[in-house]
Amino acid sequence: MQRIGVIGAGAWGTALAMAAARAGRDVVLQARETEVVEAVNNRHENSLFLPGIPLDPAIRATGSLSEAADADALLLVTPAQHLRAACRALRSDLKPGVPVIICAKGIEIETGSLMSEAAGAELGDQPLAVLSGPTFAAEVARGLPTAVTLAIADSEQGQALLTALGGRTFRPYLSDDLVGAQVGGAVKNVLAIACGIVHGRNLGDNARAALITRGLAEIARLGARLGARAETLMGLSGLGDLTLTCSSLQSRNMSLGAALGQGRSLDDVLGERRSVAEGVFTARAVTRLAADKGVDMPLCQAVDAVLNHGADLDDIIDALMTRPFKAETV
Ligand SMILES: NC(=O)c1ccc[n+]([C@@H]2O[C@H](COP(=O)([O-])OP(=O)(O)OC[C@H]3O[C@@H](n4cnc5c(N)ncnc54)[C@H](O)[C@@H]3O)[C@@H](O)[C@H]2O)c1
Ligand SMILES: O=P(O)(O)OC[C@H](O)CO
Repeated sequence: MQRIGVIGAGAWGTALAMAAARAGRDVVLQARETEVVEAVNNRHENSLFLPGIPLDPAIRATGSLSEAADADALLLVTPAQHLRAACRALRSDLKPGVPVIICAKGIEIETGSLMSEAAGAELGDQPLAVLSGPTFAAEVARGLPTAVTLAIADSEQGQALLTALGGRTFRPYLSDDLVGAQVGGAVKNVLAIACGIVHGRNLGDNARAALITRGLAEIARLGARLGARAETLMGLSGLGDLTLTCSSLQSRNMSLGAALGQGRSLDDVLGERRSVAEGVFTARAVTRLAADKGVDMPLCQAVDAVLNHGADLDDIIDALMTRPFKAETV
């Protein structure tokens, strides 16, 4: 696996291109924005999505999907709600047997599908993998130590991917639980918005710890219903990512929540950002999915009510805290 294609040159696609380049691979990075193609190729910087971080000059950017798809492995790094369309656009360019690694975190609003379900529906027999974990893009791009889960059914292909992408500062752990590797990464973005609200409203560290813990119970309930293994949810892609994203204002989701907690409106906050805050979409998607599957997820539901249904923040917090007392079970 010498040639790696990366679809999507936001912060995360660019950081993963750096990880692959550090591992000695030839990397082609596909960007939608011509200014990103120009900046990566000529100035070795993604000035739009990852400004101020020098990129390996060997990374080649292109606007062409088929050029990037001409690879031994393909990383799919679009925002979650655009992943299906990217798969559709790529379908005719993919060589049979080339693994497609899903790096987006989210649940599709239209269908309630996990990313692997959306990609599988569009790509048929193409082997799919999931890469997820506690990973701020800027830290990976800078070469700070990071560990992730890489889930794939075929262990031989998995081993090849570990070698192709892993290195001294980027350590992938192999799993065969694709569902488990996606549930934590999707739901933690919703919970990070809740933790941001707690931060912005000065509700204290106790409340944040309670949110993380009871949020993990929601992840565990949904994961069990979708067929995830409990140990995956306790790993890097579950507890690991939940802890990271709920503890740092580096997180776009947590910082968005903090702004809401301070009284700003969602439209206002989104209006001044170019980057994606997946939790805004996943809140809606996961609330519907949980209702469909009969899974109790009051924290995610509360975030959805605030973001997407105009609920009053203080009323929602009060409603959560005054629910009937219960046993501490998952
Ligand atoms: N940034 C991180 O630290 C990080 C880490 C791990 C996972 N992720 C996940 O990676 C995915 C991509 O996030 P990011 O941080 O690279 O994005 P970003 O916020 O840095 O950039 C936005 C991306 O969305 C793309 N985009 C905008 N409109 C689009 C459209 N209509 N169709 C297709 N693409 C469109 C842009 O081209 C750009 O690549 C998300 O699911 C995110 O949760 C991000
Ligand atoms: O900045 P966020 O909130 O999108 O989080 C980025 C990564 O998913 C953290 O693992």
